Amino acid sequence: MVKVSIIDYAGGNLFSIVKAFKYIGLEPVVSGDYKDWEKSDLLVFPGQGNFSQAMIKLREDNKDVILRELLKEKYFLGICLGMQILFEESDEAPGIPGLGIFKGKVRRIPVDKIPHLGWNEVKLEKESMLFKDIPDNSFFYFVHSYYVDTEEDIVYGLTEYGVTFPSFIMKDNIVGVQYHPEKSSSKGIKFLKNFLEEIKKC
Ligand SMILES: NC(=O)CC[C@H](N)C(=O)O
Repeated sequence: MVKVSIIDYAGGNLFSIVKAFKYIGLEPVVSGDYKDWEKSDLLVFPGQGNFSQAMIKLREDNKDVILRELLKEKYFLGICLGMQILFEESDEAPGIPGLGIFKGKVRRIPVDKIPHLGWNEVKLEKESMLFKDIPDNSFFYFVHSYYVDTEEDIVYGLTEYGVTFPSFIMKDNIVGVQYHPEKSSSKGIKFLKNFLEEIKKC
C-alpha cells in the first residue's frame, strides 16, 4: 500500500483530506514529525492558512530544510497553500521566504471580490496522467486569495479569476494544485486516484 503522510503544520484543514485518502483505500498518517514523513511514499501539504504562519511553523526545528531534502526523493502533493509555499515569496507574507523549490512569486488576486470561492474550470495546458479520464475544462473547488505567478515550465493547468493563474503545476515528483481535490467531488477523487496509480507504477 502506498504510504501517505499528511503534513500537520497546525494550520491545515485536515479532516476532508484524510477522508478523501481513506475513501480511495489508503490509511494516511497525519503528522508534524519528520520521522513519519521519511517513511512515506507521498507527502501531502494540505491547504488552508496563511503563508507566513505555515513557513514560520515549518522553520521551527528546521523542518523547512528537512522538507526540501525530502522533496528530492518523495512524491509531493501541495494543495492551495501547500502549492504556494513551493515558491520563493508571497504578497501574503512580505519578507518571509518560501521553500524556493520553484522560481516565482505568490501574488494577491487583483479583484475586489476575494477569496475566489467555489467551483471553477481547469484548462489543461499540457497532457498529464493525473488528468486521465478527467475532461479538459472540468470544474474543481477553489478557496484562495493568492495565486502563483511563475514563468517556469511547470504549468499544466490554468484557471481564470481576475487573472489567468496556474491551477495545476508539476515537475517530476512534485505536484501542486491551487484547487482542493478533496473538496472537488468525483473529479477531485479521480485526480487523487490517478496520482496514486502513477506512484504505484514506480
Ligand atoms: N486555502 C488556502 O490554502 C489559502 C491559501 C492562501 N492563504 C490564499 O488565500 O491563497
